Amino acid sequence: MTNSKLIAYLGPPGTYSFQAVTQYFGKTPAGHYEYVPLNTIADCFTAVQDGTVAYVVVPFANSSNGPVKFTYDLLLKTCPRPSIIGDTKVKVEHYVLAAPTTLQRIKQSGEDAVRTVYSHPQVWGQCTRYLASHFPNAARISVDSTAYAAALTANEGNAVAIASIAAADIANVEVYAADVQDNEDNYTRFLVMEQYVEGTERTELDRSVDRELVRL
Ligand SMILES: O=C(O)C(=O)C[C@]1(C(=O)O)C=C[C@@H](O)C=C1
Repeated sequence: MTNSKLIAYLGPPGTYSFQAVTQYFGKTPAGHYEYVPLNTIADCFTAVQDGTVAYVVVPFANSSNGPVKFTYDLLLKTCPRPSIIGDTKVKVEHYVLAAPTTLQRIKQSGEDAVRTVYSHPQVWGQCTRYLASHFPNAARISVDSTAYAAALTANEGNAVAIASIAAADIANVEVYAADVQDNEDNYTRFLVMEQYVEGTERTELDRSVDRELVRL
């Protein structure tokens, strides 16, 4: 049975998915709903499909680097596919975040002091120019979300994360650089989904998403 009081998103708080969920449902959701952060996009699909949550919000496509591969794959292989009941576009402004000790090291020895850059895999293709000119030799480590990336840098002395400004506050790390995305107009479109109920007719939005999946 569906737990009608939970709305899931890719957490922890501070992700762009969190921005999307609050943009769509409000800072505090109406009707005693609660937000629940999940660790991966796959977890979001499982939770809505098995009825653990009423709704999920997942990233679908980005204006700079196109489809969010995890979501496309899951939309294609989840059977029955959840119903898409809405969508919302979030302006994605990326920041370079780091612990104060890392910033100190950069000040002393330059940007070569940064050995690792953490972020969500979808982000690399949105910040190609900045990464190539500032951290060409650092290892890029892909993790489950940008906010998790920010949290990882808190206890490291030579790592930065690419994440949102909200993630900086939550992870208690500092901003090294702002607006590092290639395009000023960088947007990600998110889908709002609920469990598919056998026999219900697919909406026009549902069908338009299917057409986009087929186009790939
Ligand atoms: O890691 C996050 O903050 C997410 O919400 C995921 C995600 C994505 O998968 O596209 C969402 C928006 C941005 O394009 C980058 C990352």
